[in-house]
Amino acid sequence: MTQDVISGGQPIHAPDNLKSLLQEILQQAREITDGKVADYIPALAEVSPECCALTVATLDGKVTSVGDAHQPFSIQSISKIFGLMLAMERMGDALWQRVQMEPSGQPFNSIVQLEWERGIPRNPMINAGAILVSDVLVSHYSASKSAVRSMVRGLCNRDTVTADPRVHESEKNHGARNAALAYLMKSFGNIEADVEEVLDHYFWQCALSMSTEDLARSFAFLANRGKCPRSGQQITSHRDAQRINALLSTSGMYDQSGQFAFTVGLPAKSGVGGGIVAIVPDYGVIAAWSPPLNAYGNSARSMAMIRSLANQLGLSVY
Ligand SMILES: NC(=O)CC[C@H](N)C(=O)O
Repeated sequence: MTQDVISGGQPIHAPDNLKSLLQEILQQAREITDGKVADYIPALAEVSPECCALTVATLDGKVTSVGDAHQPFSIQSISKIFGLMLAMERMGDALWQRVQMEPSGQPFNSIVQLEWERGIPRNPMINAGAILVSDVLVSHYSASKSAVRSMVRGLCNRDTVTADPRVHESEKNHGARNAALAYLMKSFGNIEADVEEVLDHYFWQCALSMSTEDLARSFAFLANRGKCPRSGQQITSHRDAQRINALLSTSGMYDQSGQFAFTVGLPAKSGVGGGIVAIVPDYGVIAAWSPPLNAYGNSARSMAMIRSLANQLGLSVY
């Protein structure tokens, strides 16, 4: 028995035995031994490479999980979506004068392109772009971290979500490259607030700790034309949800975004904590986590799990 749902006009078969399919995919992913856990800060290097989780949250409210799906982990660059949502709301179209919407084709923390392009980051999904977005938040909110925290807690319906203070501190202590990006943008006049304050916000949001279940619930609005399916609240406009999904499709997986679009075909965002969220418009969200990363900084097992599930259920948006 299968239940038909509609995505982009195409019926998708959501199997009743989703849990056993996820279990099978998780087992296969555990056999992948490629990749290396992020070790640029001790707090990330200590996470077990064995951790593995897969969650699917569908728009009818069902959440199906296997593996370590309740264990919070460092969401890192997945937080770039949260920052962007608030910056889009605050600045409207003026935001796109200060950050572009083009794929970078470069590693997430690359500096070279930023100088060529006179301090205007390629997109909000690479570090330079997210630091620019952090500047917008620090400049527009008296308490930018509280604004992000309360939005995230509301989205995932868990009021204990917080940033890990140890990760936050060590990001600051090992943040020379991100500081270089921020100061370079400041030198071009594209950062308004105090650089240290901007970096503090950026590192703090990277240190948010969430599980795959939290993430799958949080981003359901992106699959539902901007509306949270649980609360019925319009989180972003339909147009902004489409725009965020477009940015995730072209830039969410850094310089592997093309390959991800080709082999999976879903808007997605990864973080160096090993998490990946993928949006299936009009269907739901897939969230995966396993710490070992490939050379692009994307989790090898999380990519494999999402690819396998999307291929088996025919979930590509293309
Ligand atoms: N890709 C990522 O998750 C990068 C986040 C990391 N904290 C950094 O700034 O380098």
